Amino acid sequence: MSAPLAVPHRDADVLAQAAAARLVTAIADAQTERGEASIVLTGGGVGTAVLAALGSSPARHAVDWRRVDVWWGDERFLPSGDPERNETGAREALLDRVDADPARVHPMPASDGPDGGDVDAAAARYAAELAAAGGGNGPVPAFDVLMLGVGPDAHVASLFPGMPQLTDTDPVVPVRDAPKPPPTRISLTYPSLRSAREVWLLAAGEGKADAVRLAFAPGTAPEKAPVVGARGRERTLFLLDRAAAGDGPRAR
Ligand SMILES: O=C1O[C@H](COP(=O)(O)O)[C@@H](O)[C@H](O)[C@H]1O
Repeated sequence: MSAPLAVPHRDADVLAQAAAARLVTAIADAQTERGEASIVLTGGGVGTAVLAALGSSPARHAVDWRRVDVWWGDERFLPSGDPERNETGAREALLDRVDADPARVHPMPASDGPDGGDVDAAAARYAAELAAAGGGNGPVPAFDVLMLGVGPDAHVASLFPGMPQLTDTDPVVPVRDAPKPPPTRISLTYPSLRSAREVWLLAAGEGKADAVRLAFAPGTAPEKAPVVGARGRERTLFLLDRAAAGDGPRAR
């Protein structure tokens, strides 16, 4: 696992633009090296702003979207098209504006999907889809870039402080009673997050400064601040604005 590095930006808008540029470059590099790219999206304020920045930039045409697999790190278990679903925001901000191959866009199941309101079955279905894409090389494919928003409580994906999913080793888990609405969700677990080459943690605003401080404080337990457990195999970046960076996080 890689040690985290902090990359502060002047403000949230510059952060979104810079992360969008980083994302399109990472996709282009992956396609050059391996012929295709695999990315994992997040919801949340900054996560969606990054996708919107890319979706409205001419740079989005620099990659072949037909050769990009798109996954999600977590999802709110709501009906398809619900504005609170991370998928809905990602489609509006980016995926509807590029030539993505529908067969390579892999949203987590919705509560009106094939399993109805059965969140356990829905999580199992996503795990099976990931395993199939992994082609026998592991429970999940080798993600190139996995983005995660960071909550004010230091949660990432739908892994919340003190919740049992933090120690779960299944690749995908159902979440009930999440402290942030909606209570029912689906999330990748640490082993899946850590299988990514690069993990990018996105945070903007003063409200995230405590979470970022905890993330770089030696000895912080993942049970207290789940963000500390999200690490990339090759690189872990905290993409921050100045307000979230607080008095300046250091490499841990
Ligand atoms: O509920 C969620 O929250 C986080 C962070 O959201 P933010 O608006 O505080 O940035 C998000 O990353 C996650 O995907 C989402 O389901």
